[in-house]
Amino acid sequence: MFALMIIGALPRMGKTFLLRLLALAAALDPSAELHVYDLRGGADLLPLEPVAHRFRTGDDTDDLAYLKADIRALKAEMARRYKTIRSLPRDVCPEGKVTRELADKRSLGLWPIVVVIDEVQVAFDNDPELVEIVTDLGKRGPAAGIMFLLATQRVDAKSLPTGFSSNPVLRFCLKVTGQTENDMVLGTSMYKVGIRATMFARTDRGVGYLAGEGDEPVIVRTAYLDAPAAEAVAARARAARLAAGLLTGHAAGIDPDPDTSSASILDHLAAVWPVGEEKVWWDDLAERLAASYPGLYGAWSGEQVTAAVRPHGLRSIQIKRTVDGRQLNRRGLARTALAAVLDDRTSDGDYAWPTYTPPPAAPPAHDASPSSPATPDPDPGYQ
Ligand SMILES: Nc1ncnc2c1ncn2[C@@H]1O[C@H](COP(=O)(O)OP(=O)(O)OP(=O)(O)O)[C@@H](O)[C@H]1O
Repeated sequence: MFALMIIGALPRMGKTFLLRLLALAAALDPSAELHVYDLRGGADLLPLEPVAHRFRTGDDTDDLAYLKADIRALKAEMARRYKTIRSLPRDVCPEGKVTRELADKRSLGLWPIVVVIDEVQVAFDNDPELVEIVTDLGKRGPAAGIMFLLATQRVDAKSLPTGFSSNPVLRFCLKVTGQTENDMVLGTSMYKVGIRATMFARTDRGVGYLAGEGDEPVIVRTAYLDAPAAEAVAARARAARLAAGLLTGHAAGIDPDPDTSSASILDHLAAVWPVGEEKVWWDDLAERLAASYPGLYGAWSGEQVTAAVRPHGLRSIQIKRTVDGRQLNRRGLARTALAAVLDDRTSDGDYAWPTYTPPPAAPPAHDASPSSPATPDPDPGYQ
């Protein structure tokens, strides 16, 4: 379960069918959050749309922007998860990794995230930042419960970055034509030792070498599931999610606004800063960020916002407020401090503070989006 998987083959050998099969298996676990991308823009992954938290098919600029915003958000999510993991007592999390038991403790926010990308080379071409983030997520994501299933029909160093190969990984290679492609999918020297996916015939659809499961690579045939069967499985998975209150994101009609600008969290804080307020609690800022940029800050806590801005020199201050007649004293940020950092960043020392635009209406009440921020502590007290 906690593994990166790469699938490579010539076209029409059964890559997409296998991706669909694996994604459907994940979909039947209502706690697994699915992010599904078919960059070829075909119809084979459409049955997954009713259960996918994030979903796109196609390779238009906005499809790629949506994917990138999602991948950036997953990078932040991985950081949040590692922080959570580190905060757990050793007897609960002895190996510093997500386990099935930890994934099932909903309040920890460590449920499985399964990212499926078909024809991944389309996203990687000319986007070194995406390659870097996905490589990092491929390496460190599985231990944090974030798993990638990547398929490509163009097997080369650009579509399967070398960073992947040094890590524990499931590899599935359907028919390929040469030694280089064979070894890129299955691992170095596999061809030399006789593990050759070149020997398969073009009629061997769904048949390939699977490495990473057991000591030696084995030849397996994937279970064949046609589109109507895939739709039936997805319908069952959707019903299970609805029943568990876990239909989220795209499947629940809530999608992120892709944020492809180079704006940083500082610009985003300025954009969501409540008009007329001089000091704001971190938790309120986290809530506002999540509402305005769900794809980037959907699951962030006040503590994460604090940690993210600390490298910019922003420090917490104590802010007293009276709420329902009670005096509350929590940590937050002063507008002047944020303004000073933003001013410093501009050439003329005068940052153009954006006008606050309220986010779109709140999601329907039945949605239990795992991205929604956890109920804040009465007084988190972080620095
Ligand atoms: N396990 C299987 N058993 C028998 N036939 C299969 C199996 N898996 C896939 N096929 C057949 O192979 C055909 C091609 O599969 P698929 O679309 O997954 O290939 P692909 O490698 O993703 O192709 P492309 O690169 O063009 O997207 C399918 O139409 C399907 O009929």
